[in-house]
Amino acid sequence: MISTQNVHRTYQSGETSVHALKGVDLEIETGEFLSIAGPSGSGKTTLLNILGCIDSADEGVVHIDGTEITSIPHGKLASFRREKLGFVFQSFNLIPVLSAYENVALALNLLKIPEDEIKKRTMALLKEVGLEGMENRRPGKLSGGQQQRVAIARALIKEPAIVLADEPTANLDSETGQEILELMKKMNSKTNTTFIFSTHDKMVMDYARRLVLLHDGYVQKDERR
Ligand SMILES: Nc1ncnc2c1ncn2[C@@H]1O[C@H](COP(=O)(O)OP(=O)(O)OP(=O)(O)O)[C@@H](O)[C@H]1O
Repeated sequence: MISTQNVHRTYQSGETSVHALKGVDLEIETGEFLSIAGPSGSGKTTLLNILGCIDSADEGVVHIDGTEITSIPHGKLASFRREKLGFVFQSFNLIPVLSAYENVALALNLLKIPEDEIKKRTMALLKEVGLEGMENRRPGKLSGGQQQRVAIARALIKEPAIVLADEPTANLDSETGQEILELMKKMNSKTNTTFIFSTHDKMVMDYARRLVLLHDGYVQKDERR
């Protein structure tokens, strides 16, 4: 359902250019729980940004759910992204003045879904991610792990095909990080949403059912467990 063929990306800054991806070929099936791993600078964020339609390849082809993403007209890319993809970030990126409930429900408000359905879906999902009773708290009144739970609910509320998570545990202690990975794994099994997360942490890699190891812009290893 995702395929990349010979994906290259070079960053140009002044006189210097950095060849961040040097021909990445991947086939990712629906429902995979996949980690893109590798040392700092190996190209993980660059690849995730391309899969997330935030950035585009200079060369090569990327298909998501049968659509070649470079063929999507610029004006339609945002709605493609909204419909198909959910995002989780290392620094949670919640809206600080909104409650946990409002942060999650916001994505549905934008889709113009009836109020009672929004409430039902949001409350059920917040319960699912372990935040029952905390719906009215703002991010500042939640721990890092709880904030990441809100972010996972926010990513999943639209029932996207794919959740992309760039270093989702990097700002958490290892025990909380493991709880977040367990939650992602549970939601992956329950919903069959494809999860793709990046990390350079060995413990995080060990949770993946498939490990794609990048090194210096190449896929060095691609193993299923
Ligand atoms: N906007 C940019 N301009 C110039 N070079 C960039 C830019 N973004 C990334 N790079 C370079 O591209 C290479 C790959 O970066 P990328 O952020 O994809 O790696 P990464 O594996 O995610 O690293 P990290 O684990 O440190 O986040 C690095 O050499 C980086 O310095």
